[in-house]
Amino acid sequence: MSRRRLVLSLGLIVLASTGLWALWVYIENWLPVSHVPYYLPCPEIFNMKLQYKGEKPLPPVTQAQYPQPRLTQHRPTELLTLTPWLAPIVSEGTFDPELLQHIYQPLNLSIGVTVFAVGKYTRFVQHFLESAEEFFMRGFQVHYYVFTHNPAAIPRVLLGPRRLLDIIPIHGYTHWEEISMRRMEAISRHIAKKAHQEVDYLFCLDVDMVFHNPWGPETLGDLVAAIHPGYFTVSRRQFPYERRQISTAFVAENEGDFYYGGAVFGGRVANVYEFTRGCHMAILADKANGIMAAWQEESHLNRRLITHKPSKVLSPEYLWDDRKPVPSSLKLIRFSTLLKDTNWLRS
Ligand SMILES: CC(=O)N[C@H]1[C@@H](OP(=O)(O)OP(=O)(O)OC[C@H]2O[C@@H](n3ccc(=O)[nH]c3=O)[C@H](O)[C@@H]2O)O[C@H](CO)[C@H](O)[C@@H]1O
Ligand SMILES: [Mn+2]
Repeated sequence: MSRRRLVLSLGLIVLASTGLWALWVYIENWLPVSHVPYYLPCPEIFNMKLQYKGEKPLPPVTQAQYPQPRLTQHRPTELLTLTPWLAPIVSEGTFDPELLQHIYQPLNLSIGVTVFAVGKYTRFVQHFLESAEEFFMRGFQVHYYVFTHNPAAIPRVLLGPRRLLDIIPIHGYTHWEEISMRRMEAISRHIAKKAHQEVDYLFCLDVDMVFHNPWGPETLGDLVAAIHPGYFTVSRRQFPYERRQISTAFVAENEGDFYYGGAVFGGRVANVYEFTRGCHMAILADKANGIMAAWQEESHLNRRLITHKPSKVLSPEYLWDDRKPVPSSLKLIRFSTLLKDTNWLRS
């Protein structure tokens, strides 16, 4: 009798625990599931908003005593790839174009280009734009800004998809030096008025030039300058800087990194704004003192780039001169000055 009871109570216990287990499984299915492992001590770190101290802009560089970096420092056939302040020097072989395209394409960037065509220089626009359509920032949204005294003289060039062109009427000065120098003023004004809302990056280029090979996202940076084709093998003492102390573009004998060309500079639109505004102010100060720098705005650009170092430097592949034989250190020419009759053009 007591054995039967024992079996019965055991059976009841088994039945009850099976029922309880089934009930638990059923309830558990309805409970909210947490995928965060229980051993993560504080999942709230994912929601924390950090108050950083804020970015500190670099102060202007005033240290004058350091050795000159030389582009062909190691071997005449191999270009330097980093400046002493650790900015990359871009040339063929230092980057992977496909990888960079892959990284930058999804950002949907808009790249601006300013170009000036005053007087007889309107004749260069067609060739400039056609070659830019073939080689400049392919696959990106590009916004050309053509500044001219004569909008009717600007040819209609067929542009690819996502490529725009604005013609900006400007005052045509009579002296070529004034036309060239006033670019700093016109660019900064146009950035303030419009371009800062339209483009992420802006390149400011000479119009008497042509693209021969791809110019892509490898050139994008905060502040970008190109090494002048005429002075990359010489000592800084021989750079054609402004040497008169009365000019705001004055550069002492022991100063200078590379001699940069006035025909190519650029960067993030905010940086280009500060840069062109700074150069324009220095040009105005010289004017007030009745002086014009040796190479006009190029002298001011070079002065400013000594204290405000470019974050990226383009090798002379990006600013060549068709009159020069191509040295073995340059594997290809991407952008080059056309042969031109300067006296006739500026007359
Ligand atoms: C090799 C050489 O000598 N280079 C100097 C020369 O460059 P460049 O001979 O390259 O100057 P440039 O005649 O191309 O003038 C610069 C740019 O200003 C525009 N423009 C100029 C004149 C004009 O009547 N209409 C017009 O639209 C145009 O976009 C042109 O590309 O002059 C520059 C500006 O001062 C710099 O000093 C350069 O170092
Ligand atoms: Mn030029």
